[in-house]
Amino acid sequence: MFSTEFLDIPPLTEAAGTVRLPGSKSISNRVLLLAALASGTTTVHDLLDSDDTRVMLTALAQLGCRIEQGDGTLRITGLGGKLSTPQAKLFMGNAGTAMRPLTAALSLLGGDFELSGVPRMHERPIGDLVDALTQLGCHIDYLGNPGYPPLRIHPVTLQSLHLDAPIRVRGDVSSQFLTALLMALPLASYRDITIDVVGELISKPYIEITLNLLARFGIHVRREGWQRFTIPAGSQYQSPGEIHVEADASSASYFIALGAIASEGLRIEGVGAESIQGDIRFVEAAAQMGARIQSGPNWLQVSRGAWPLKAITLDCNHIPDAAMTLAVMALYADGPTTLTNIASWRVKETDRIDAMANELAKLGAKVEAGPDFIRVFPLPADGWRAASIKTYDDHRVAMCFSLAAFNPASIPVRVLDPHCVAKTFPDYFETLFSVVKPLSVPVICIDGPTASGKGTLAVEVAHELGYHYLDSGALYRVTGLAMRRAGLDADPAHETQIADLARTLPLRFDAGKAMLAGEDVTDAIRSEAAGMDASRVSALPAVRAALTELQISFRRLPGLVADGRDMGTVIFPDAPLKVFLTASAAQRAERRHKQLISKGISTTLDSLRSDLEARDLRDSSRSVAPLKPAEDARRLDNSTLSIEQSVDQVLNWWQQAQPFQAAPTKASP
Ligand SMILES: Nc1ncnc2c1ncn2[C@@H]1O[C@H](COP(=O)(O)OP(=O)(O)O)[C@@H](O)[C@H]1O
Ligand SMILES: Nc1ccn([C@H]2C[C@H](O)[C@@H](COP(=O)(O)OP(=O)(O)O)O2)c(=O)n1
Repeated sequence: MFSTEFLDIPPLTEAAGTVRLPGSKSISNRVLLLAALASGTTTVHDLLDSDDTRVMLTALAQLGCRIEQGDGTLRITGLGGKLSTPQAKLFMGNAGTAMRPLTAALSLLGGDFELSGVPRMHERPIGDLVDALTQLGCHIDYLGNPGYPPLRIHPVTLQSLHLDAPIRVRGDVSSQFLTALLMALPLASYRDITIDVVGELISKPYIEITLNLLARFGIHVRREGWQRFTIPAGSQYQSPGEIHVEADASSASYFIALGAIASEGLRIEGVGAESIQGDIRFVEAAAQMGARIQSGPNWLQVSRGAWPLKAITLDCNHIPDAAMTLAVMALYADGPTTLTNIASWRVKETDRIDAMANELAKLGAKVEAGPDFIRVFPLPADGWRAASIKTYDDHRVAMCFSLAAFNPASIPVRVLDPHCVAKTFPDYFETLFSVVKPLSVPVICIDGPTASGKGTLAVEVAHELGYHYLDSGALYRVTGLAMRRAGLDADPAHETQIADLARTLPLRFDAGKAMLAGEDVTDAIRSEAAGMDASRVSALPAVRAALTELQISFRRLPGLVADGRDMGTVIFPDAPLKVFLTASAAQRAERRHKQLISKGISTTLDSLRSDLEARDLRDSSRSVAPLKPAEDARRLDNSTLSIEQSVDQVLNWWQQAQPFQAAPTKASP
């Protein structure tokens, strides 16, 4: 997951391959609650691991459910309708799929609870659900604004509930209110319980998911149209033992769109034609826009059909979440696309109509929006603008705007706060990057003499940008170590043998550690002797050639920061930013001295200084790829700069090279 302040997505051109999607959020959280209410133990397969499911799991554990993590499974032992902890303060984050059903279930379970969330959750209405529950005889107080969380739930007895008359609930604000009642009321079904929906029920497919899952847990609700639902007397939750969570059909929408925009064939696994999720009908909308889609029981295969995409006008009531993806696809269409009946967007993680309209406009698009619709006009190639997309703590805004990176103007897209995807799809960007082809992957090269601070700077810059990191010196150091262990010397006579060793190094970098054939050699390669050996092997042309491909393979989306001697001159000559980092020899010797002493390696300042001068001389005077600044390198002498100042300077240079207007996240020195 990217925890950076922003993520720059380079211009993308094509998509191909296979993606496996994480479990559905809606199914995951329903299954968790149903398993918690049931008696018996439920083993859940393919559960989504995300912010919203974690919120639910934490709450259920607080209520006394036993939860055990298995290998790719989770086992929950339910409460069987009885609370073991009758009092708790539960934090719901921004998870509507936890807040609403838990409010209903806890109101009937007979305990004393406080339910709160993040500030946005306290702006998301819950009054209609609370009204329905109050009508029933439940006792709930608002702790903040009436109609909104946080809430206080007081205990009531099931016998005191008024179950004789139908319970009326509004269906036109959020279908989650009805879902919440449907999942809670079986707890009180000592007689038939009828729920009447007031107003037109929105998001009906989500109710179908609820009914489908209730049936899996032994509750067979009778339905009269979409207006009346009856829970039969004597209904009792029973664990199905095992249950599999389908992949998220809403998450599939980004990849279906990706296939429609840029693929000759993209395979999506985990969800398909037999899905119980309403958002699977996004495939029909995408097909209407021109996508070619084939499907099987749990897979989809999508490729580009019509191009440009075909503009559509669509009532999106049946696919409220996935429909956001259509709004970005509309940028690539042949006319204005109008999405109607989407008033529910206004009460989601953010006001999604406003959010989409604002951010699409930043890209240059003409957008019209009203209380319950949005109309998006396509963008001509010369109309695209570089934009920093605000994501409003809304995972779907972040995910759907990644599709703007296919713009014909080849402009990168900056997504602010990309970690908001953690709500439903923590590895969304990694998954996207695994199947797309960029026009080019940005590289920042940091070259310079030993102990100038290249590694420290490069790691930090990579961290700030969410980029990969290549410590090219480590490759030479490991080669030097392998040479020693093979009893070879760094001379031309052994050049071919050492080059063979380098080409086949069983080397892996794992969480900052260098692992050679499974052995942690991180410390072994950091001694000055190892540095000297590295310098010697690196002067052998065949060794350098043997390591070239490996170094280039580090250039992966979303970008790379590479440190060494010849990153800017030889390995990545097209890098958009090259930094040649220096510091006085005295400073460098002192820094290295401190560094080695702190690692418990004893050494003297004098020997270090003479070693580093000898190494600099060898590195800069060798015939192949000598240490020298690339012609287009920016020089940075950090003798008098702190690490933070050096990092800020490089980030500042990087920002200057970007088309985005947003200021860099850190102030320049
Ligand atoms: N700008 C700086 N100011 C002070 N110390 C620094 C600076 N940059 C790096 N250092 C310190 O110098 C030491 C050597 O840095 P390192 O990144 O290992 O250098 P290199 O990769 O160039 O050999 C480290 O202990 C690091 O913390
Ligand atoms: N791109 C590179 C990186 C390192 N080398 C060689 C030359 C260096 O003296 C050794 C060790 O490099 P490393 O970057 O680990 O050394 P320092 O941390 O700067 O002391 O490897 C190289 O020739 N080309």
